[in-house]
Amino acid sequence: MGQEMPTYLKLTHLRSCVSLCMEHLLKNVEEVVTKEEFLRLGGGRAYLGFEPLWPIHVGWLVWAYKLRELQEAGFDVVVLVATWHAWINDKGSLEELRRHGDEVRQFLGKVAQFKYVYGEELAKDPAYWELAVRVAKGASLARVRRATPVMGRRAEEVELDFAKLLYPVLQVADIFYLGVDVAVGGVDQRRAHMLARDVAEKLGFKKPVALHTPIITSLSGVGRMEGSHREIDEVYAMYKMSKSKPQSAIFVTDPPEEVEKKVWAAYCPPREVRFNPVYELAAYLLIPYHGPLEVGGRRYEDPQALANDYKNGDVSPQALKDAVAKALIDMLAKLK
Ligand SMILES: N[C@@H](Cc1ccc(O)cc1)C(=O)O
Repeated sequence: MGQEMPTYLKLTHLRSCVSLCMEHLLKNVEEVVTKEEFLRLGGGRAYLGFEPLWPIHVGWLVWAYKLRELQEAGFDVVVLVATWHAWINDKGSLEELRRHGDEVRQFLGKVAQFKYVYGEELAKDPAYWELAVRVAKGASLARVRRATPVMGRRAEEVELDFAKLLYPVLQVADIFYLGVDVAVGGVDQRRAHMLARDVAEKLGFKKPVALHTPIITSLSGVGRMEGSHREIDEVYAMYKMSKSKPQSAIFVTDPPEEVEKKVWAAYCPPREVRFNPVYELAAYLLIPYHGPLEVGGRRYEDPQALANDYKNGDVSPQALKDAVAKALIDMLAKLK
């Protein structure tokens, strides 16, 4: 017979290239449910939704770059500008929120060209509401309650209008409506995504893989950790950088002096990397998406090496803050 096929064309070889690439996409990911399902996918539609509020803080860049990687790997990335969800969460009028969405979208255009869909487009399609009712029928009230975030508090703990309970139902309907294969979000989206997976199974819809990016802790830290009895995703939700707590966040619009001031004032306990926002900026954002970080004369290409040196005291909080402030200012300047 003819010549042996070159190795790089062999199907098995191609398969292992694809799975290598898929493995790479799991770097800087807090969790994936499930890894096997994700590796089996090899492509498809990935989506993320956000409540539009401009300006955004740098924590959003962590998922924006992950979406860019997914897109580069061949995924069809759709970003939902969740105007209705934000409205339900009392973030402003629909018109205001749409304008915020346009601003965010314009900014994200500097990271990558994603496809966008606005909440209104979904809401005007009767098929969307049909899906929403099916989802509501497929989920127990207790489960929906548990998946309802209200400013980081449990739905059981606060007075709320009924639309707030629709929020997770609509988020799940978004996933089915958009035909999502991979639902991307911070770890704080875990409950909505797990609900989507369970409802998908029950109703026979496509079951999305959940891909969760790490969350950057508030610059003011976690205080007395009043939520230590809570589940970890709730703790993340309570102590994340957030627009509603301006002192907790560095905004992409902050001028260099402001970034510097905020980093220097930030909570950064020595030898502790857990819930340390300065370390997290280095580990989840700067090293993965800006490049190696120079700290006190050493170059870190791997967040784990930095974590080790920080934990044993070889890297001081001052050295870390200095390096993070410089790199972050540089990263933001490139996104101007
Ligand atoms: N729940 C997300 C926003 C969101 C809304 C709708 C979705 O389909 C997805 C995500 C947040 O807290 O920011």
